[in-house]
Amino acid sequence: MFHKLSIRFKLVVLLAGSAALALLVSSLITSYTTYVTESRASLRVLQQLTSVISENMRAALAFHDVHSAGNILAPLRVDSHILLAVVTDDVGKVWSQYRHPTLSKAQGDAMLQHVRDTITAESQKLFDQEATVEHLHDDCMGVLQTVWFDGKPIGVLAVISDTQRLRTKIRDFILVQLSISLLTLVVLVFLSVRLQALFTRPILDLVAAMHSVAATKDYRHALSVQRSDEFGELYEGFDAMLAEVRERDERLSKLATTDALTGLANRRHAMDVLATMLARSQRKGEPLGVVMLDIDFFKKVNDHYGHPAGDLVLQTVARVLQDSAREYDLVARFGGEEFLVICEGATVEMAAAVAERIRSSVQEYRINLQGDGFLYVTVSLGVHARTPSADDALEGVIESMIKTADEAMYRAKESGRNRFVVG
Ligand SMILES: Nc1nc2c(ncn2[C@@H]2O[C@H](COP(=O)(O)OP(=O)(O)OP(=O)(O)O)[C@@H](O)[C@H]2O)c(=O)[nH]1
Repeated sequence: MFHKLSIRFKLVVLLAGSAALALLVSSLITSYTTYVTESRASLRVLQQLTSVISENMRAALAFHDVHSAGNILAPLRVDSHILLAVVTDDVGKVWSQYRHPTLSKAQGDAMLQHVRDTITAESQKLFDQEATVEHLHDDCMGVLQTVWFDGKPIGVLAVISDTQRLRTKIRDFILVQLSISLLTLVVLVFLSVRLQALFTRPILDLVAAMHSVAATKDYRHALSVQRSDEFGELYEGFDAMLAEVRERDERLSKLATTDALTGLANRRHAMDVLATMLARSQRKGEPLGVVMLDIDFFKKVNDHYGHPAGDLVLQTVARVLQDSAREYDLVARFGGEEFLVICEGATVEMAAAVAERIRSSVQEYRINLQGDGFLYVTVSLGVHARTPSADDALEGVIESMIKTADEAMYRAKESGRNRFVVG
């Protein structure tokens, strides 16, 4: 499933997903540390309040002045979050207390009981170590502090407050945090959609280039992109691969169309070119000439000088043919010591002129046998030209033209060689 998704989509999901995860973790950590800090701060405020009240309470408690104790606790009503403030003597008997008006009797009694239990449980801490006791629950928090007189504990003051203020603060903080995170996430998703192109564009370009090369089989279009990162290496590798395939392609096509000994077009390529040129001639209504030629007494060259010398003669004649033919004529080795020259747009006179130029050039050319002296050879040629009519079947025309030129060439042989005959 995952590998079916596009790379663009995967990258956006990866970038946005990582950002969302990072935001979530950082929000959780910040929320937790804020909760811890705010809880400590709230307890510290309650502790300071308890400390002040216990200071004021000392005389009232020392002189068992219940009325004064009540007066000291009474102002607590201005703070709507204080639920219960209670002063007990050192054995837990209640001297005076303040209860928030909204607190039910049952709730107040339960809290009072909790205070008594805490005094019993934490008596060592309260009376021996002179420490305060703090408690934090979900919906309330409390501080218990010993009241001292003359170095002796004479009672305990407990102040219990709700955690409404703390909870509101934390909730507001989380809301702000959540809004910032959401906003950041939206921005990050937007940026991811934009930034993914930095990574996906080069890959997609490569994929497009690969498809285009595969479809057109045209290996010439290198990407030629200058980059110094890994994508640059990928482009370079792709271009190098294309160049290699192109080179191999050209080598193969040359091998398929060229005669290895002479470097001329081979018979198959010559037939292909003849078909193309003939189709063009037919379309344009123009003539096409062919000259078929064969080296005279070539067997004797082989027999007398050996096969390598015969090869040299073939190569030399090929060069002379190439030089004597017109620039746009195709010269091909048709087989053995037989050659074909295709002259596009040539009338029989023009083809005959080409044949005569070839004949005299070959005749005059002194072939250096490289150590075996020098040699002159001649060629016999058959010339034929025609303008194919629109309803001619090209395959038949090709065959007939080659046959006619070939027959003319044999007539040239029969009539004494070193000449051309028009067929
Ligand atoms: N050295 C060499 N000889 C070849 C090659 N291909 C064909 N031949 C030779 O060409 C000779 C052709 O001889 P023939 O067909 O008898 O014709 P010819 O001796 O040229 O006589 P005419 O054509 O009648 O003038 C044969 O000896 C072949 O072995 C080649 O690639 N290299």
